[in-house]
Amino acid sequence: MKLTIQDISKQYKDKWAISHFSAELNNGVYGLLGPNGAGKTTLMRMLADILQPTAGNILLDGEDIRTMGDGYRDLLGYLPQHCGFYKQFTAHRFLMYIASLKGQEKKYALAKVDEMLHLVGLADHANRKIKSFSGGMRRRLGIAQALLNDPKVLILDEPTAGLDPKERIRFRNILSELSGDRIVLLSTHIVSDIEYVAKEVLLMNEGQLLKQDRLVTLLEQLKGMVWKAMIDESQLSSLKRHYKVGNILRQPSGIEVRILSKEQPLPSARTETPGLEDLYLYYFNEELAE
Ligand SMILES: Nc1ncnc2c1ncn2[C@@H]1O[C@H](COP(=O)(O)OP(=O)(O)OP(=O)(O)O)[C@@H](O)[C@H]1O
Repeated sequence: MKLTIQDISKQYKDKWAISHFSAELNNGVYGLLGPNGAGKTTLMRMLADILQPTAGNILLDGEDIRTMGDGYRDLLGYLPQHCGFYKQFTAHRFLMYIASLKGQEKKYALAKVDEMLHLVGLADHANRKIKSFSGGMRRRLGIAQALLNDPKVLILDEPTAGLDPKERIRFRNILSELSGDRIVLLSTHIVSDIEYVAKEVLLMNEGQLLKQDRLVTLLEQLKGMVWKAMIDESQLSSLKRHYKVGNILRQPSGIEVRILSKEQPLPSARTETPGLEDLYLYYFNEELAE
């Protein structure tokens, strides 16, 4: 499968939330990373065909998704940022309801709902009302409904929001369990969510695509620019004024800091292997952008 985003723009009144965004996604997991307001939700809603672009087209295997209509929705799984639930429903009833909306036969739906509840670890809670679920459980139920029709295009808007670290690991495992013949695009603020699962990362800001590449390639560019140093409290504010300072770890012997800089920031600083978190700091911080 190939999803082609062809020069799309989206205007809300006087605000261009997306401008001239083009990308091509093939089978595999893609991570969409960007700060608040970058336009991730707007982009995903257009990919889910619930919002029309002001300009541009989205094609699946060369066919415009607008002309595909229901044919596209049959292939699509979408987890919105805020998933509306019928809180009086049990998890099982909710999924059966979504399955019927997706036109599934009851016998098939019963088996599929059962499979999904197991996949997201909610099988033991199938008959509990959604109103008694935690935020993380609701998110997992949202992931289950998006997967019900075995989608070939899966759009997940902040799938791990509200999940605790254990649930996040479970989510990563779910993603890697999904077979490879589908396109998965997930947005997140949490860099570790995509660090291990994404085949490519799309970095976006202010409605535009800054970069799309394999993570290793993006990280290559930061080689020699990520430093670690031990400092004391009095050095911290001056360091922050001159450099982009990432992780700050207070230890009994001093403060361990991660610094992004083209030159060695302190004589004691040693280079570190760049990670996705460094990349995020690099692209979304104006001082460091090239
Ligand atoms: N319905 C709307 N009307 C007007 N402006 C909007 C609307 N929806 C979004 N915007 C604006 O468009 C821009 C992109 O918003 P969007 O929600 O797509 O970003 P985002 O990257 O998903 O952010 P977040 O991570 O905070 O959800 C923001 O400036 C936002 O304020």
